[in-house]
Amino acid sequence: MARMDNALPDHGLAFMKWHGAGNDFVIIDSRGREPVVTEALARALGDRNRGVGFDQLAEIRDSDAADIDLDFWNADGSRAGACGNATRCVARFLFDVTEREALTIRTERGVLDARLIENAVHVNMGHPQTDWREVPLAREADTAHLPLEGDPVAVGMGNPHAVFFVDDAEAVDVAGIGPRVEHDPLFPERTNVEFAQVRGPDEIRMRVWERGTGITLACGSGACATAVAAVQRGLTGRKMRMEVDGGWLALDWREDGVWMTGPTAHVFDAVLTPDFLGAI
Ligand SMILES: N[C@H](CCC[C@H](N)C(=O)O)C(=O)O
Repeated sequence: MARMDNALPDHGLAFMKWHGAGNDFVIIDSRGREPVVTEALARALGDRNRGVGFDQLAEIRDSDAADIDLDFWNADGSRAGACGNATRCVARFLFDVTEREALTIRTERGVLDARLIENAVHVNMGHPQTDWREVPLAREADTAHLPLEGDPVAVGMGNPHAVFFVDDAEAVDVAGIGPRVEHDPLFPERTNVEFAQVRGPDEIRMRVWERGTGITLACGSGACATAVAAVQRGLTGRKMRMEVDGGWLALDWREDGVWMTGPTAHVFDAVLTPDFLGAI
């Protein structure tokens, strides 16, 4: 497949900036070479003052099991097992530079399908995990009703999520509650935190606190987890629109997994200088 000019670190390191419904990504295309992203690089690049800033960093790699492999890092340098909006952006990039209309993308949680249908990118984010060991939780608990104030639902989408249903999403103190839930001992790997207001059987308003990053304008795996939680609670049907701070996502929990679609934007391409890379 065609790729951008992925210059090597000695000469600077090329990257792309993409947005997926306001979720903010740096994407590095490492096909045809050894992977370059380290925890230190992710942390330096993720710092909006020292580096570039992003919600997640995604590195595209050659794959022996799918069209590409894809790895994700949070702004604090930690790894994320899933990132739905970055997966959509990477799929859009690959659809744009190839003639293809279907791709397979291997992430930490397995091989995901991406399709181009009427110029919209659809990604199957896979089956949700509802067993407490898989989320994971630190001890046995009912994932449909976690023993925490606010009665959240725990859902794994390759990464952990705690979904709170609220009357008014705008009124929630996301910056106050989010980090407390992220670090609750019930979540041994910490958790992403969603606040969902059901507006009708096919519409939800959702705000998010992301593990390792903080408040973001959207979270694709969080949108999938929220849809699953809403269906489990009998609050919506399996197909819905979700308004996040950065726009709208569409979710459809089908037999073969949770499908998601929504907007993507290629914002700019740039190169990290050898000076920046040398100082990491
Ligand atoms: N923005 C991402 C999710 C990031 C989740 C990450 N914060 C984690 O540690 O799991 C998405 O679109 O799915």
